[in-house]
This record gives sequence, C-alpha cells and structure tokens, in this order.
Amino acid sequence: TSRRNRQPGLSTRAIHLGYDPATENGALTPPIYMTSTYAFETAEQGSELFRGERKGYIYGRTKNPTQTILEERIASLEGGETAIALGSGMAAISGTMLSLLDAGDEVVIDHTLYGNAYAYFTQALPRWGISVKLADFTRPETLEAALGPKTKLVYFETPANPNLRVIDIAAVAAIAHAHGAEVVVDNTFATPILQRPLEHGADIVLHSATKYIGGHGDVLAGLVVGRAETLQKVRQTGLRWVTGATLSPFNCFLLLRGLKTLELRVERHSSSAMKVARLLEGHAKVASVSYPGLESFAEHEIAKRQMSGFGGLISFELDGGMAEGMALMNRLELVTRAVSLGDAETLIQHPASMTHAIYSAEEREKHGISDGLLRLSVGLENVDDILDDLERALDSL
Ligand SMILES: C/C=C(/N=C/c1c(COP(=O)(O)O)cnc(C)c1O)C(=O)O
Repeated sequence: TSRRNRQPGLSTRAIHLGYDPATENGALTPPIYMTSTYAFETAEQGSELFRGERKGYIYGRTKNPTQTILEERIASLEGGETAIALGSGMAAISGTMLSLLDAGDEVVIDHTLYGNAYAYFTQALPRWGISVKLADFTRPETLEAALGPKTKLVYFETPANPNLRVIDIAAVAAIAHAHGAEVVVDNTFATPILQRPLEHGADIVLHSATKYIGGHGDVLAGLVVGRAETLQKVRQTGLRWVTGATLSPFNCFLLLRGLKTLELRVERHSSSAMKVARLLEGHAKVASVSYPGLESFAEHEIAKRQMSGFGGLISFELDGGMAEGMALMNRLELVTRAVSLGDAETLIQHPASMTHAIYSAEEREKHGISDGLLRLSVGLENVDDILDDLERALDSL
C-alpha cells in the first residue's frame, strides 16, 4: 500500500497513539496523574458526569488520564474498539467473567491454562453457579461436543501455558459463534506483536500485562480489549464494584514505557528462543522440546499461519525426568530460577510443582503437563551467554 494511506506500524502506535505533548505543557512522556478523585466545577457538572451526560473523570477506581492513554494504545495494537487496565492478569480474567456471566451460565475452557486461571474456572466460578466444561481446543470436535444451549463463552490461551500448545483461533471462533457463544482469548504469550486474536474472530482478548507488555519484571497488571459495549459492562461492573481491581497510575506509566519497546523486545525474545530451541532439540540429554517455531512442534503449521513469530517461551523435558530437570535448574548460573515470563532476564521454572501445582497429578497427566516439564522464558541477554549457561549445565548432568 502507498505510504500515505497505510496505518502507522505497531511500534509507531505504541510510542505515539493517544497522546499529544502540546496538551501537557510539551511533556514528551505522559504525566502520571497521581490523583484518586477529581474536582467538579459546579455541583450540576458533577451530577452530569455521574449520569454520563458529560465526558470527564470522577474517581480513580474506574478511570484515570494516564490509564486512558494506555487503554487506547493496547486497543489499537490488538485492533479492538476499547480496552481496560486492571490490577493483574487474574483481575482481567475475573473482572471480565464476573461482568459477563450469571449463575446458570456455562463456559467451556481449554484444558491447558495457567494454573490459577484453571483454578479460577474450575474451583471459583462453580461456587457462583456457573458451570465449566473442559475440552481439547486443538481438537475442535471435542469443543463441539462440550458446547450447549447455555454456553455463554469459550476461553483459551494460545500458545498455552506451560506446554505452548497452539490453538486455531478462527476454527474455534467459527464453532463457538455457531452456538451463540463468545470467544475470549488470553494473548499473554504471543502479545499483539505476533498475533491479534480479534482479527481471527475472537470477541475479547486479555493479557497478563505483568509479562511481555510490562517487559521488565517490575509491574503486575492486566488488560482486556474488545467491543465498547462489552467493555463498558466490564468497566462499570467487573472493575468498578465487582473486583475493584484498579491499576495504579504509576503502573499505567510503567506499561506505557514497556509498550514502546514491545515490538523490539518480542523480536529479540523470538530470535533468541529459536536458537535455544535448536540447542535443546540437538542435545543428547533432552527428551523433548516444545517450541512453536520447531518443525517438530505438533501445531507448527497453525503457528506459522496464525503468528508472525514464535515468541520467547520454550518447554522441554530431560531424559532423566523431574529429578534431572530439578538438577539442571540448580546448575544454571545466568538463567534465573523464577516463575513469571516475558522479562529481560531469562527465567526457568518447573510447572508441575510451581505454576501448575494447583492442577491435580491426574489432571496434569491428562492435560500434557508432565512432571519432568521445564518452562523457559528466553530473555534479552546476549543469546550466546544463554546458550553457554544451558549447554554447560546440561553437559554437567
Ligand atoms: C507467575 C504467573 C504466571 N502467569 C500468569 C498468567 C496470568 C495471570 O496474570 P497475573 O500473574 O495475575 O498478572 C494470566 N494468563 C497467563 C497466560 C499467565 O501466564 C506464570 O505462568 O509464570
């Protein structure tokens, strides 16, 4: 397309969209509005704001000018109408579900989710009369079978935490929409740089912005993107009085800062992860490697079609299973033993006893989360240093 009518790129929008320094004394970076409440010029204007007859700010729990810029930017990057920032990824999930679901509703979830998301759906929602069914979303026929007349929405992650399973968003959306169910996708692992679920038919996309979007291991946050009408419900109920899980203006500033380099960082995470995956795939001590960029990866074809890169997460297992996996983790010197992901630091963790310990052993077995599985978040260090640390530790086993 000619230069004139092309939409600005992802990084250009992440750096500039929704903020004009001229409106803030020329300040190049958006001010942090550290205020919990806003003065009304007149009593009538206050009442009009509450009635929604006037645009403006009332109170920090649901809106803040720094937060507004962040919400406009992430909505643009994901290709959605509007977005909401919340206090964590779990707040984004619970704020959305508790706004959209009522007792008696059903949801269908993929069987591989982040541990606490899995617990939320299988242990929390049923307490409020919302029934949850599981299906293997990589096999659409099992999803079809799980959908019923009361299914309000389907929920999944792709790539999924922790084994990187890739799900065909468009295929799932076609089946869900045929049954009148909405599609909610957790896009934490890929980020809008590598995939935009709304473009494939999803209705809502959400993030643990704690990860790649913050990108520096220094903020916990969640983001939800979708149609204005749906998100209004999430803001006015899920955020405002169901969870009250407000994100601080300072943390909105940290996410705005992270967004500026998101594309750059995701490209580096991905290129380094490809090299690390190749090293692991070729090492005698490694029994299996799951990385969407490997030809050997089960859903490599879908990943190639659906994603513009393969991300920074790798999961793998050693011949010696869990015991050898724990030994490997303890012998690493640069790679850091820690949960979370998407940080500048390369992190390694053991899902079965850490992020997915909340699954029962049989659930883990059934859902492809083996006891020996390790999950590696490849960071931004010079890749040769990451490779050397892994190879030296592996060779020493
Ligand atoms: C320690 C946390 C990890 N993950 C979290 C997470 C959340 C929940 O996001 P908050 O942690 O509440 O921001 C939501 N969605 C996905 C795909 C996630 O991986 C972890 O796996 O290492």
